[in-house]
Amino acid sequence: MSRMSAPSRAAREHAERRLGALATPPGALGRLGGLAVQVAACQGQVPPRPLEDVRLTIFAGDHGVAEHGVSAFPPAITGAMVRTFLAGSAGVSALAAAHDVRVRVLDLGVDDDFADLDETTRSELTRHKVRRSSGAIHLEDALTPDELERALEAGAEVARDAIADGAQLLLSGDMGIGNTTPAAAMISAVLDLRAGEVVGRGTGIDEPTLRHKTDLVDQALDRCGPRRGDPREVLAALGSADLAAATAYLLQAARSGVPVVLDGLMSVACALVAERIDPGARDWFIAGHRSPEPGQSLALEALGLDPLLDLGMRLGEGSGAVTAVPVLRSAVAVLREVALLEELGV
Ligand SMILES: O=C(O)c1ccc[n+]([C@@H]2O[C@H](COP(=O)([O-])O)[C@@H](O)[C@H]2O)c1
Ligand SMILES: Cc1cc2nc[nH]c2cc1C
Repeated sequence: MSRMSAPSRAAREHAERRLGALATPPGALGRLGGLAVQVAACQGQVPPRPLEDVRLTIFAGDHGVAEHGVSAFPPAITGAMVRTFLAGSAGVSALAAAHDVRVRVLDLGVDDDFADLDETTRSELTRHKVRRSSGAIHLEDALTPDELERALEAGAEVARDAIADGAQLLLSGDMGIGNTTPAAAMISAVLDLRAGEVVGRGTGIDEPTLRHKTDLVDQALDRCGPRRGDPREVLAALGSADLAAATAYLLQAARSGVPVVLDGLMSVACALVAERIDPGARDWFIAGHRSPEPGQSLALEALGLDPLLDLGMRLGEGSGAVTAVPVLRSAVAVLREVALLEELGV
C-alpha cells in the first residue's frame, strides 16, 4: 500500500493564478514559473516559503564490481574522497559553501573506518556500515535480504532526521568508485533494456573498458533473471547498500512531503526504482541537471522529468543538484516578491 500523497492541488492552482497575475508578460519567466508552482504545491503554501534550510546527503560505499576493471580509478579513492568531503575541500564542498547547503555523508560500507579522524571532522559523517563493499553484481547479489533492509532503514532515517530538524529541501549525492556500473544495471533492469543502450563512461574509461563494463552489466542482468521485475529485488541483486539507502531517502522525503533535487546517474537511477516501489514519488522530485551518462537521460525520460541544468557535469557527489539550488531559490523569489500587474495602476 502506498503511503504517498500528492503535492497540494489547491496550492498548485493558487500558485498558477498568482503566476499568471504577476507584473511580467505571460510565460516570460519560462521554467522558473513552473518550478515556483511546483515548490508551492509541495509546500502547500502560496507564495512558497524561502528555501533556507537545504541539505545534501552523500551516499558513500564500495562496490565489489570495482575490483573487476570497470572504472578509470581505484576503489581507494572512495574513502579518500569521503575524507575530502569531511575536510570541506571536495568539488561539492565548494558548491555547497557557495549556496548555503549543509552536507552530510552517509557511509554504508566504505573500506575505511575513519577512526583516526577527530570528533569535529567526523560530525558530518554517519556510519551505518551494512557490509564492507557490496557484492560484485555480475557474480553475486549486491546485498542479502537482511542487508537490503538495513540499508533501506539507514537511508530513510537520514531523511527523517533531516526533516525533523527543519530541512525544507533535500538533495541526494553519491560517492563510490564503480557505482556507475550498478546504477546502469538498475536502470537497464527497470526499463527492460540491454546494457549497450545504458552504460556510459563513468569517470572516463576508454573504449575496451567500456565494452568490458557493458558485458559485466549484461551478465548481471542475466544472472538476476525475472527478479528484474521487482524493484526491491533490483536493489538487492544489482544495486548496493549506498544505492538502496539513497532510494529509501528519496522515498522518505516524498512520503514526508518534502521535495528532493536529484543529481546525476546514481541519484536518478534510485529515483526510478523509488517510483516503481511507490508510484507518485516522482511528483516530489526535481531533476537538478543532465549528466552525460546515457542511462541518466533514459531514466529522467521514463520519470517524465526535465533537468534544470545541462552543464556537462559528471562529478557526482550531489554537485549538479547543489548547482541547481540557486535556480530553485530564484523561482521562489519571483513568486514571493514580484508585484501583480493590477498593482501597476495602468
Ligand atoms: O553523477 C554522474 O552522473 C556521474 C557520472 C560519472 C561518474 N560519477 C562519479 O564517479 C564515480 C563513479 O564512476 P566509475 O567510473 O568509478 O563508475 C562516483 O564516485 C560518481 O560520483 C558520477
Ligand atoms: C577524484 C574523484 C572525485 C570524485 N567525486 C566523485 N567521484 C569521483 C571520482 C574521482 C576519481
